[in-house]
Amino acid sequence: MRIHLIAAALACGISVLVGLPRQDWAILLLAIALVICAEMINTAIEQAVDLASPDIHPIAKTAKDVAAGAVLLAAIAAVVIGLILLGPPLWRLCFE
Ligand SMILES: Nc1ncnc2c1ncn2[C@@H]1O[C@H](COP(=O)(O)OP(=O)(O)OP(=O)(O)O)[C@@H](O)[C@H]1O
Repeated sequence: MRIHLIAAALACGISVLVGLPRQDWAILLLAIALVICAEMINTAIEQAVDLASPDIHPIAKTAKDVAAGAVLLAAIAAVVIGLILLGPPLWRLCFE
């Protein structure tokens, strides 16, 4: 969660720097919210699984792995969205 928040703060800082348009801000904030929501749901599932099944169990493993996979998918999507929105203006700012 700490890493996600640092990445989100970095993306917001760059967005301010490059003067990101309003619609792009909305997409960026949705992507950030998606990752944070996925991380919160993952934590909730981990805690619930540990409470319900403290011992090793294949179903507990599946539940935790699927929840962690959801976070990974959301994080990859957020990185791609960040690159699409911030890549070109950042490139112009640095090299043109
Ligand atoms: N009760 C269990 N039974 C079987 N496998 C488990 C169980 N608990 C955890 N595991 C396996 O061990 C891995 C690590 O479990 P852990 O609870 O540390 O989750 P994590 O994804 O590393 O959590 P965190 O987000 O805190 O880093 C899980 O992804 C799962 O594959």
